[in-house]
Amino acid sequence: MTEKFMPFVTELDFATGKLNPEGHVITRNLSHMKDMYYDQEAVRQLLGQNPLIYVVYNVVVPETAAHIQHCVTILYPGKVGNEYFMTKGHYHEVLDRAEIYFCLKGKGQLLMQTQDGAFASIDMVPGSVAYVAPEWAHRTVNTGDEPFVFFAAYPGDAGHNYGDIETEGFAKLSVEQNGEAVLVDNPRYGKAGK
Ligand SMILES: O=P(O)(O)OC[C@H]1O[C@H](O)[C@H](O)[C@@H](O)[C@@H]1O
Repeated sequence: MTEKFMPFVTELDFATGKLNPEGHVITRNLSHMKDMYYDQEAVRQLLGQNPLIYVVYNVVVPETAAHIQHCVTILYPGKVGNEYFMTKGHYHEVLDRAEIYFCLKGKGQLLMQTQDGAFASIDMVPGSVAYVAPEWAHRTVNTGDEPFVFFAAYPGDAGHNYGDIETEGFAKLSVEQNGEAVLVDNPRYGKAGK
């Protein structure tokens, strides 16, 4: 008989967003994504402090279509210039793989776009369950003043493709204007390698 993959449980601490066991932990400071923010002068000024932007606790399961990857992201509050702290954002390497986000704490935006130029955004508050449909790149932004914590689940074989997002970002930037979070056109979008 082939050996079975055994069911298991991970505990999620609602107060902190941490998983126990922590699993595979990804930590991203400003230095890991310094080219992704629009205001490069603000980046230079902040790099001395090199703030922690987000931490992802990933439950470790095989990276195959049969499994469901799941993780919790803690995205800290803050801004680079007037642009809110955000995740890098990515397409799935296997493009037609969807994802579900469930907001546990704080507030933020989920920005999404497709390779043929469509753009969408969803406001996330505790209880929001967002569906990232297949083929949509996704990035989250913390528009509040406390950690924005969300759970995500997606097919095990999805993978991460940062592609053009690494150099030109998303179609819109999420920025603070007069105390409000607004989306403005990203001047760098559509320019990579062209
Ligand atoms: O990989 P990033 O774009 O930096 O996003 C950070 C994380 O965000 C979500 O939680 C995804 O489900 C993870 O797969 C991803 O690692």
